[in-house]
Amino acid sequence: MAEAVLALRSLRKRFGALTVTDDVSLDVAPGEIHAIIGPNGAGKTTLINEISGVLPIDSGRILFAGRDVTGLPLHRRARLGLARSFQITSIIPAFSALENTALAVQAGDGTSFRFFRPAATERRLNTAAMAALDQVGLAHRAATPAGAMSHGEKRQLELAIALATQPRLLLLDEPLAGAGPEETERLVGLLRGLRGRYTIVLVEHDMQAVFAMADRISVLVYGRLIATGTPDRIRENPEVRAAYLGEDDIPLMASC
Ligand SMILES: Nc1ncnc2c1ncn2[C@@H]1O[C@H](COP(=O)(O)OP(=O)(O)OP(=O)(O)O)[C@@H](O)[C@H]1O
Repeated sequence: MAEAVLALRSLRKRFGALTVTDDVSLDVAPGEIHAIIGPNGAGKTTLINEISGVLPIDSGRILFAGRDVTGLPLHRRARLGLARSFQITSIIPAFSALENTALAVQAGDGTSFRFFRPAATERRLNTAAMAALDQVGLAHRAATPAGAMSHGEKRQLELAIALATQPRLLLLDEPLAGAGPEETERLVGLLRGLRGRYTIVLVEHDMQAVFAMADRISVLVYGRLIATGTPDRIRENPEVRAAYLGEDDIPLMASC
């Protein structure tokens, strides 16, 4: 495997008596879509929070783009290219899709927010924002106020906002949550299209979608990583199947 973009080494975290991250080690390769799955309460969101820097770990190391970022706060990790897609709440409804995305480009630049920008800056920001919108299939909606968009389009816009910062790694927590079947299909197609160009780590409950789009899947159970591998390998792993026993997900996994 090429040098990992993200390497987790023996991460541990407890909430009181509860071990939520139990000796988790994982390498994420450049350009892969890496899904983290696991039953409810397995510690998936906690792990994403640890990677992005929202939550401190008790012990272990987090290496990102060859640097030890374990002790770095969220904004420092973000500056190194670790982007987390924020929920729709971070979208400004009165701003157009283009304006929302241009703001993210500007934030990624490290330049401070200004209402009035020089024309050349404006052009540069808008060009980069249009490119990000185009990547998520929203170029034709650039002038539409975000508040007037459908739920699925807002999800696409969120993704454009995250991509606008040119991240080295994109963390997505349940990118398909709340999306209907058609929107899900569109978003899965979109994420698949980003494969190879972006490195993505995502947590998602929709097993069918995960098995359709992930290059590799890691399975977390009670904070412990029980398996990492290609969708085919994960599907046939007895320990994984046992962990999902009694849940609706198992027939889905078998039929994928
Ligand atoms: N701040 C906290 N303090 C105490 N316990 C917490 C805290 N955050 C999460 N937990 C507990 O840690 C465990 C893991 O939670 P987490 O949300 O990471 O799981 P998850 O796999 O993302 O779950 P789900 O699939 O239901 O979203 C759960 O038992 C949860 O109740």
